[in-house]
Order: sequence, then C-alpha cells, then structure tokens
Amino acid sequence: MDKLTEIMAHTREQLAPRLRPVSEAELARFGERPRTGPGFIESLAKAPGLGVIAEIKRRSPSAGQIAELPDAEEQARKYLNAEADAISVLTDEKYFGGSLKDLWTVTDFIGDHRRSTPCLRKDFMVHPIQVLEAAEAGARCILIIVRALKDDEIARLSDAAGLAGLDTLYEIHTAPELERALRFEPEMIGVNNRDLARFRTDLAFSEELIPQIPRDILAVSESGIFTPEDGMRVFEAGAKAVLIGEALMKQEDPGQLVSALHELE
Ligand SMILES: O=P(O)(O)OC[C@@H](O)[C@@H](O)c1c[nH]c2ccccc12
Repeated sequence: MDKLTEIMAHTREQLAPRLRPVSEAELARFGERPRTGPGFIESLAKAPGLGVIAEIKRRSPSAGQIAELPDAEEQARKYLNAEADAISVLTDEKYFGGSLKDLWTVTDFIGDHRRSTPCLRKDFMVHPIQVLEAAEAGARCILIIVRALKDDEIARLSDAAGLAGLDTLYEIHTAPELERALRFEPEMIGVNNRDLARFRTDLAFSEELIPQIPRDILAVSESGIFTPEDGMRVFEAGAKAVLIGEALMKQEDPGQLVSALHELE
C-alpha cells in the first residue's frame, strides 16, 4: 500500500464517528454570510510577482520533524509579518502534526489583528462534513487531491465548497490527473511537485504540467520550493503562486523569501 492510500484509509477511519449527512442549507449559511477581505484565489491573483501561500506544517512523512511549534499563533504572526498572500494550515494530526484547532487559532489571530489573509484548510478531504468544518473555522479554501478520490467524491466536495462560498485548490501530479481536474471547471489548480505515493520531489513536474493548464485558471506550484531561483523556474513555467511549507517553517524571518518571490517579473 502506498503512503497516500494509507493516509486516505486512516482519514476515512477517523472520520467515521463524525459522519452524517450535511444539508445544502447548512453549507449555504456560510456562502451567504458577508465576509471581509479578499477570497483565496483573489488574494493570489492580485499578488505582485509570484503569490505565496505559506504553510503551517510541523512534520511530514517525507521530511520527519520540521519545526517544534507549541502554538500555531507563533507561525501565523511570522507569516502575517512576512506579507504572505494566503496561509495554508495542515489539519491532519497523525501524519502532519496539525489539527482543526490550529486552523481556528490562525483565523482568530488574523481577525484579532484586523488582517484578512485568507486561509486554506489543508487536509485529506473526502466528505462534505470536512468542508463544513473548514467553513466554520473560517477557512476560505479547501484542498481536493484528485488522485485520492473518485469522480463522484470530487463532485460532492466541490459542490459543498461552492455552497459554502469556499474556493477549491485542485491538486494534481500527472497529465491524466489534470484531464480529470479540468472536468470540474476549476478556477485554480495546484501541481504538487511531490509524488504523494513515493515522496520524490522534482520541480520538473510543474515545468511540464503548468504550461498545459488553461490560462484562465490560476496555477499554483506546490512543494519543494526553497529559493528565489526555484520560484523563478516555476514562474517561468506559468505559475502565479507557490505553496511553501518546509522552507518557510525553518526560517527565523520568512519575509525575505516571500519578498524575493513577490519581486519576480
Ligand atoms: O514543505 P513543502 O515541500 O514546501 O510542501 C508544502 C506543500 O506543498 C505540501 O505540504 C503538500 C502539498 N500537497 C499536500 C497534500 C497533503 C499534505 C501536504 C501537502
């Protein structure tokens, strides 16, 4: 069994006690609610140069322990100071050391500081209940990992996100996955440079796949970006934004990398 299959099985198991039908009305409550600040895609689209989604990630199956972080607020503060365009909060506990509580902590912190940086709930989504949890916690976007899901599951998640007024990041890693993603009329696609089954990371995945993404869809390059030069490679391939975890978690001041990426042209 590959790692992604293992994680998905674990996620489904964890979810079982919380599973219940989620009505359209419950989701639509969030969709109808007036919100302050830009949406997730909007914030990336208006960023100068390469937009930056800064990720809060304590550990991962491939990197092991990344950062000792008792409170997600610490990292949220750094990311706001660094002028990140969006924040990704990993909410998976077992493999990434995050939690839904982290997401609440981060969105509360942003609100308390009168900022409007939009957040992504980064998790292995399989059921609309997780979309509802994301909306309740103040996220503006969810992740759909195309290779982990069947078409009907993707449709159900993407409908739920639409009702709740959330953007969706469709994550792909191969050309056939891009084909599948395009059937759901995505507004944003992320090319994961890391193969979630084998954990090999190579920016060549972005260089090959991003040029195949239609121009009107916002293209994100995810994983394995450490330097402005890495950013330049994916920017030249057509990425409008990058999703960075490890490199930003390990920096005392993430602002330098963020501003170098904003300056690309
Ligand atoms: O730490 P990195 O190499 O900068 O990667 C960040 C992000 O792309 C990665 O955490 C990620 C991309 N897709 C995912 C899906 C699930 C969990 C994690 C991920």
